[in-house]
Amino acid sequence: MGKNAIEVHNLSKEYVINSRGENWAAVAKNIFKPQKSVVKAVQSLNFEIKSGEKVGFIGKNGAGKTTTIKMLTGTLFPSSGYCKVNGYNPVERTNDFKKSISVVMGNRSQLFPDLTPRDYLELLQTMYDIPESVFAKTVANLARILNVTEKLDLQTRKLSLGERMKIEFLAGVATRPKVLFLDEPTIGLDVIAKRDIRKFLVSLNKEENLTVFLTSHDMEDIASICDHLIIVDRGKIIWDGQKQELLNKFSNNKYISFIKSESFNETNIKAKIIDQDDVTTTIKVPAQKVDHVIAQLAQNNQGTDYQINDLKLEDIILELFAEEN
Ligand SMILES: Nc1ncnc2c1ncn2[C@@H]1O[C@H](COP(=O)(O)OP(=O)(O)OP(=O)(O)O)[C@@H](O)[C@H]1O
Repeated sequence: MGKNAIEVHNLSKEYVINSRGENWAAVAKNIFKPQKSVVKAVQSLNFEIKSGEKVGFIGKNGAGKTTTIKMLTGTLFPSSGYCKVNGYNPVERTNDFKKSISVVMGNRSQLFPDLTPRDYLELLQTMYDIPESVFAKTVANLARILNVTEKLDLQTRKLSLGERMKIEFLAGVATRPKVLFLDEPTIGLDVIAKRDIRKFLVSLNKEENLTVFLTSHDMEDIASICDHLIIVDRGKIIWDGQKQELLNKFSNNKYISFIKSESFNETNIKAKIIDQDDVTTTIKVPAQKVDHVIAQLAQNNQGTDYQINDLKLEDIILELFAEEN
């Protein structure tokens, strides 16, 4: 820890799109006189990430996460503002910059389907000019940890999704990047593959001080990997801080879930209802009032089978979005 791996200053990205028009007449008119509209995908972001941090970059669909990653990795020009990654300006795409980062995207493979993973890795070794013996040792070690040693010589198209993702990870870190960008890396994977990849990332971060910048809709990914969270909503940051700080901020509240009785009446519930279906209700109450609230609900014959739960990271993030709206 210490120096900044990533610095982002007033970073914005607007996409200009041609409006199609709502009916045929409008579409025809647009052919001759195109109507433009602007999507403000990322709006004046400012944040810093220290070297060796594991950052969760969280937001709903369309919040601007991929757009931000593309600007940080130099594949997209900002509309205004700038960023620095490992001290480089990404848009200059210098070789030193490219060697200092890796990107793994869950929905886009960087492997060649007809090559074996080993062929692809050899290609990387040549491109990155890494001594053969050093690279072979790194690959053997990473393949062992990820449990894919036997898969290195199979044609990539014959691998399962989970095996292919593990190879993507292996290739991503075998070149020894300082910052690893991950966009939805565990999408579609089973629980065991997810667990292996999470453990792998955490141990690599510890051993090599690798900075991890992760976007994921899977809150288990975020909870088990990240220590620093940046939460975005409609292109703007709504939270930037340590995960523990966020958990502490909401630790004064508990959720009580119960099965509704026949005499259940919503107007009798003197707490915020968080979730409800035909059978159960979940309410949020201050931690020190839990016993009192349950006693009252029971006395008024509102429900049975009371369960008390802490707010999970996912609940807290949903609350943050609700506050924002
Ligand atoms: N090439 C593009 N042209 C026009 N608009 C775009 C383009 N790429 C993204 N957008 C728009 O910019 C906004 C942010 O998109 P972005 O892909 O960055 O979101 P995201 O947070 O990664 O979403 P998701 O979680 O669904 O992947 C969205 O409104 C999207 O429709």
